[in-house]
Amino acid sequence: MSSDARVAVVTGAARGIGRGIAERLGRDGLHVVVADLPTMKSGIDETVQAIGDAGGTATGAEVDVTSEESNELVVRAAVEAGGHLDVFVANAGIAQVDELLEYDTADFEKIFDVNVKGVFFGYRAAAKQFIAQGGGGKIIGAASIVAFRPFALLGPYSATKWAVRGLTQAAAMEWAEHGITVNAYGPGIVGTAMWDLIDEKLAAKHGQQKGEALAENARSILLGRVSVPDDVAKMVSFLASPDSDYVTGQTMLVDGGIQFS
Ligand SMILES: NC(=O)C1=CN([C@@H]2O[C@H](COP(=O)(O)OP(=O)(O)OC[C@H]3O[C@@H](n4cnc5c(N)ncnc54)[C@H](O)[C@@H]3O)[C@@H](O)[C@H]2O)C=CC1
Ligand SMILES: CC(=O)C(C)=O
Repeated sequence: MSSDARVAVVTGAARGIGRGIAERLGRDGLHVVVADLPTMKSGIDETVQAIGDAGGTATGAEVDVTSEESNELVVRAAVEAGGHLDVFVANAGIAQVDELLEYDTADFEKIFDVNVKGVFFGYRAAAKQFIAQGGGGKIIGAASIVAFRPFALLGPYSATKWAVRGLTQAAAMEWAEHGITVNAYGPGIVGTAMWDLIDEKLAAKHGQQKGEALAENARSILLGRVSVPDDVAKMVSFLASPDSDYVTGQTMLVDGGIQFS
């Protein structure tokens, strides 16, 4: 790694959209800290390997985003690896499909713990480091199209993504004076393990075959295809780059035209 390389943390980077973002930032020349749960060790290693194979540099790290201390340790790992932190992508998230009347309270708390508290702790750990470094820095969070309009049976999940959108706006307001930009990305339907789970659960609820629920939801995509992680990674690459220096507080939809913002 060159000593002046920019350094990024990506949480939930062992697979899916997080892996796509980590690989893209690696190709952009950033040193990437690939962070995920300890149970995702092989996925972390695969992402680190893929970045290395493409000519970039990366370090693996374990994180549970629901712990503030764990987020702070990952930021420390980034600073140890590259001397400073430049970009923090709070990508980790979980989904749960159920009717509001059936929704288990423990599941409700879990989804808010990971998707909202996890993003809050990540944003705060990054901001503290950016301020200690003298300001500047890019904070980027995972929202969703459902931060603009809920999808059926994804009620509490949708509420977490509205919360990320709100937190992103509030953080942008509070930290602009330190030169920190805070934005979120709002994917539509991305073909990852998360949508495999959503499709399976919706199919079980509606007596559908595998893939039918996904196909039904995908009909509203103007550009005619479900997205891949790299579609989202391109937006994150922009938000992580100096090209986005005059953009803050935004949730950028990357949904193939399902929803106009
Ligand atoms: N797949 C989709 O269609 C969409 C996904 N999103 C959001 O994008 C983000 C990534 O989604 P996908 O890649 O599809 O999901 P995924 O389920 O494939 O990957 C999520 C990653 O987050 C990690 N993770 C979960 N809990 C964690 C925790 N407590 N600490 C650290 N890491 C944790 C998982 O281990 C996994 O590697 C999520 O925030 C999701 O809500 C938003 C809109 C659409
Ligand atoms: C998983 C997710 O956010 C959607 C909209 O599918």
